[in-house]
Amino acid sequence: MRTAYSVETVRAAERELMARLPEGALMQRAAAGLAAVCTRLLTRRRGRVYGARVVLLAGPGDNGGDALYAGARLARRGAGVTAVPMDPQRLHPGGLAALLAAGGRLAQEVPRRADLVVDGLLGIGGRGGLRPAAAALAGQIPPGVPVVAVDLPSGVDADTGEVAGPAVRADVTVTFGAYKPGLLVDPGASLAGAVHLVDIGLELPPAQTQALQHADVAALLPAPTATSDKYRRGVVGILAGSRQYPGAAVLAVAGALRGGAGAVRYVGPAAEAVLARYPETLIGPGRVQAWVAGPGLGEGRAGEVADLLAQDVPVLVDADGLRGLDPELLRTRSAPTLLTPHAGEAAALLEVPRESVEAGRLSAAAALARRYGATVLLKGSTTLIASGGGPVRVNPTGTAWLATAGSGDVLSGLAGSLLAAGLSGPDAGAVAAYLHGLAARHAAGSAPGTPILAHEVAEALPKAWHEVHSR
Ligand SMILES: NC(=O)C1=CN([C@@H]2O[C@H](COP(=O)(O)OP(=O)(O)OC[C@H]3O[C@@H](n4cnc5c(N)ncnc54)[C@H](OP(=O)(O)O)[C@@H]3O)[C@@H](O)[C@H]2O)[C@@H](O)CC1
Ligand SMILES: [K+]
Repeated sequence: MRTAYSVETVRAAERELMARLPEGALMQRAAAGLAAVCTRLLTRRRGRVYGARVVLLAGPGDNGGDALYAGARLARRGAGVTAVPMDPQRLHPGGLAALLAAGGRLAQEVPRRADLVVDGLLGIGGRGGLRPAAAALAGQIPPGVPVVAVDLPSGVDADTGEVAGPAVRADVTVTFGAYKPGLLVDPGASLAGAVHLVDIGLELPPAQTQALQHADVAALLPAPTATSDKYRRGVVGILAGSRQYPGAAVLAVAGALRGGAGAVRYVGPAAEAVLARYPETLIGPGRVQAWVAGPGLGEGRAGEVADLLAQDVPVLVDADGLRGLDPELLRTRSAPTLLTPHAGEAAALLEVPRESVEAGRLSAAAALARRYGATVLLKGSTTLIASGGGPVRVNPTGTAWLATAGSGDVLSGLAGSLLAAGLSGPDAGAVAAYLHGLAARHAAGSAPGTPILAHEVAEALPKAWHEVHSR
C-alpha cells in the first residue's frame, strides 16, 4: 500500500524529528537521496556522472536548498553543475555555499544544452500558480532533457494535485519522508513521472490517502472455498439498460460475471440482449446480496432505483441512476451505498460547475461522500474512492483509454459483484477500479497505448485477476 500525507502532517512530523537531530541533518538526508537518484539516471544514460551537464532550477526556499546541496554532491563527482536562481537575492545560503565550494556555478538563464535538469523551484511551500519568475524558468527547460523534480513538480499543489497555470513536467520525482497526495492524484500525478520515496526517518500517523498495490488487492479478492455455492458467494442484481441502451446492460452484466459473485441476476428491458451474450445470467426479480442500478436506464426510471435503495442490501448507483438522487434518503440507509459518478455527474450531484470538480477532485469526492452518506468512486484518469472518515483511495492503474463508451458500465457491474461477494463499499470500489485499470492494459495487449473497447476490458478481467495473484 502506498500512503500519502498532507503538507500539514508532513511538516508536523518534520518538526518533531528536527527537534531531535542536529541542524540541517534532514536536508542532508534529502539531498543525499536526491543526488543518488540523479547519479543513477546519469549513469544509466551516459555511463558516468563525470562530465555530465546538470542544471539546477533553484527556488528561494528549502526545496532550492535540497537541489543546491544535491548539486554540490554531483559537482564533487565531476559533473558540471549550473544553478539558475528564481530570485538571485533569495537562495538557500548553506546550499549555495556548498555548491560554489564544490565547483558549481550560477547563471541567469537556463543553459540550452544539459544532460539533466533538477527542478528545485518549489516544494511543499508552493502556493497557487507559479509566479512569473518561476514560470519563466520552468518554460526554459530544454525539450528532451530528463527532469528530476525535488519533492514534487513545481506548480503542483502538494495536498490536492491541482495545477493552476504552468507547471514542471518531470520524468522522475524524488519525494522526501512521505508521498504527498498531489503525487497520486491527477493532474499532479501525471506531471510527476516515476516517484522515488526517500526515507528521511519521519514518524507518521495513519494515512490520509492510500493507493492499493497488487498484494493489497489480492488479499481483498473473494476466493471460493470448498463449501461455497453460488448463493454463498453472493448474487448481484443488475438494474440497467433500456430499449435505447441495451448495450449498457450487457456490459454491466459482463463486468459482474467476472467480479467474483456466484451469480448475476438481471432486471430490465434488455433481457434478450443480455441472454444472447451471457446465457448464465438469471433473469427477473429475486433475492440478491447487492444491487447495481443505473447504467443505460435512460430517463424516467428514478422510481425503480428508489425501490432498490429502499432494500436493506448494498446498492451501487451509477450513470442515469444518479440523476436526482435525494441525499436525505441515502443518508438514512443502513446498508452501504456506493456512487460511481464521472466528473459531470459529480458536479450535478454537488450542484457545482464541472470545472470545479475537475480542478479539485479530492475535495469533490470527499464532499460527495459526506453529503450523500455514501462511498463515492469518482471516475477519471486517477479514479478516487472516498468514504466518510476513512482515507481516500487513489487508483494507480488507470489509463486515459478507459474514457471510452461503456467502460463505466463494466466497472459498475464489477464493483457490484464485489459488493455482493461481501467487500465493503471502499474495498469494492478500490478493488474494482484497480482490476478495471489493469484489465484495460491487458485489453490493449501487444499494442499498449491504443484504443480499447469496453467489452474487451470485461474480457481481460481474468488476466488482471490472475496478475494481482501472481506477483
Ligand atoms: N522541512 C524539512 O525538514 C525538510 C524540507 N525539505 C524540503 O523543503 C521543502 C519545503 O521548503 P520550504 O518550506 O522552504 O518551501 P519551498 O517549497 O521551498 O517554497 C517556499 C518558497 O517559495 C515561494 N513561493 C511559494 N509559492 C510560490 C509560487 N506559486 N511561485 C513562486 N514562488 C512561490 C515562497 O515565497 P514567499 O511566499 O515566501 O514570498 C518561499 O520563498 C520541501 O518541499 C523539501 O523539498 C527537505 O529538505 C526535507 C527536510
Ligand atoms: K520542485
